[in-house]
Amino acid sequence: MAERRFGIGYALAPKKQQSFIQESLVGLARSRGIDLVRIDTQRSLADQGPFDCVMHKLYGNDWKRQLEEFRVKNPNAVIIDSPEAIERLHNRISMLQVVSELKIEHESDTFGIPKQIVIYDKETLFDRQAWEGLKFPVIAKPLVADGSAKSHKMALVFNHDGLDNLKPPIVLQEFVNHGGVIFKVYVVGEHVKCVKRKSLPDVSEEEKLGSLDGLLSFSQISNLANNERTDDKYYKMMQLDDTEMPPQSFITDIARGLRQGLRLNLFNFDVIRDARFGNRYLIIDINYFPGYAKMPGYETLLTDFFCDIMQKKEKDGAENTGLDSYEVLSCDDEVRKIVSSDGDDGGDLNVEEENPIQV
Ligand SMILES: Nc1ncnc2c1ncn2[C@@H]1O[C@H](COP(=O)(O)OP(=O)(O)OP(=O)(O)O)[C@@H](O)[C@H]1O
Ligand SMILES: O=P(O)(O)O[C@H]1[C@H](OP(=O)(O)O)[C@@H](OP(=O)(O)O)[C@@H](O)[C@@H](O)[C@@H]1OP(=O)(O)O
Ligand SMILES: [Mg+2]
Ligand SMILES: [Mg+2]
Repeated sequence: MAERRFGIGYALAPKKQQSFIQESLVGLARSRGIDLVRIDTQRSLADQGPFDCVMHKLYGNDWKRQLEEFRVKNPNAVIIDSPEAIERLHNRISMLQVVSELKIEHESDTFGIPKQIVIYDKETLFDRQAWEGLKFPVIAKPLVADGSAKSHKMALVFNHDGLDNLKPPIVLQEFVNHGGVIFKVYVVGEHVKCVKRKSLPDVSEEEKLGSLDGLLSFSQISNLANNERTDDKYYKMMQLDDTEMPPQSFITDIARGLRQGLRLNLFNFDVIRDARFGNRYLIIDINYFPGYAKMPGYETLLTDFFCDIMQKKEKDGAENTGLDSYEVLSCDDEVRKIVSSDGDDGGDLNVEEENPIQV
């Protein structure tokens, strides 16, 4: 009997496709029975396939309609992930609400989000009352996080003078000193991997008192490549550090809680460790379908995940239960304990260090 193969269609923006769809990933997936097939975004999705699964990162109502049409026509296909669930990450307030709803107990460590307020107009920006409980310095972030270059434009604001340049709607988030290192936790279904990246350096008490300009603008600080370090200000902002990783089981528990709460399979979240406490972690950002190719061994992790979907679909099909079209694979399902090709148990947290910016 011919081997049962599994077709996954992917719909990605050109830049994303270029970084994510590497031959190393396509080849490994193929060797394990999975064919990755590009979806032509110029044609109707419902006319393409057949696909056992559709994986996507595209925006807009037209794309949502296409997915819905496809879902109706292919009720047994799995869509990774639901557009409504993804949209929750497009607003920096709703994005972090799920963190506050998580209930995770850990012996020595705690987690949360930084103090923040949302500002919709200039009037409120200069209204001291709105600011109650929030102290400078703050990071001003666009409220919308829709993947546009604009949505990544941030400013570190040291004092009231810095507020003049801000354009609401924005979120003002307390800047928390964290030793200049950020932890990026990549989630791929039930697989979790944490890496270290350079972040903004701590702000000293002297700087807090206003010796700097009122405001410092930056964008995608943890994403800069060496050849992008052209601005002197960025050099000053960076510092090297041998930071200890957060406890693996703690991070895995948060990742799994977020995955269930968000009903998403493909995302990463940024975590900083509050320098004032040492055992307090703050989640500051969650991104849908992040740059997985930057993660060492991404091919294995992603292929393991594809196999998880395939096995789940086969198993549920055999039991005649069907699959939800928008599937979040259950965390405790034994089927997913696949041992990856390098001998690692794909279900465990892998911790690796990574410093794309060397100063
Ligand atoms: N509350 C905070 N305290 C200290 N540093 C912060 C805080 N919020 C953000 N940062 C720093 O600013 C950077 C950018 O913030 P954030 O991750 O929210 O932006 P983003 O544009 O959504 O990033 P990404 O490229 O990960 O999507 C973080 O990686 C971190 O270095
Ligand atoms: O998906 P895009 O290509 O646009 O970019 C995403 C980028 O991945 P890339 O490495 O592929 O650029 C991610 O980087 P890491 O967190 O993994 O470092 C992160 O910056 C996301 O916020 C971006 O998504 P957006 O917020 O812009 O939708
Ligand atoms: Mg971020
Ligand atoms: Mg982000």
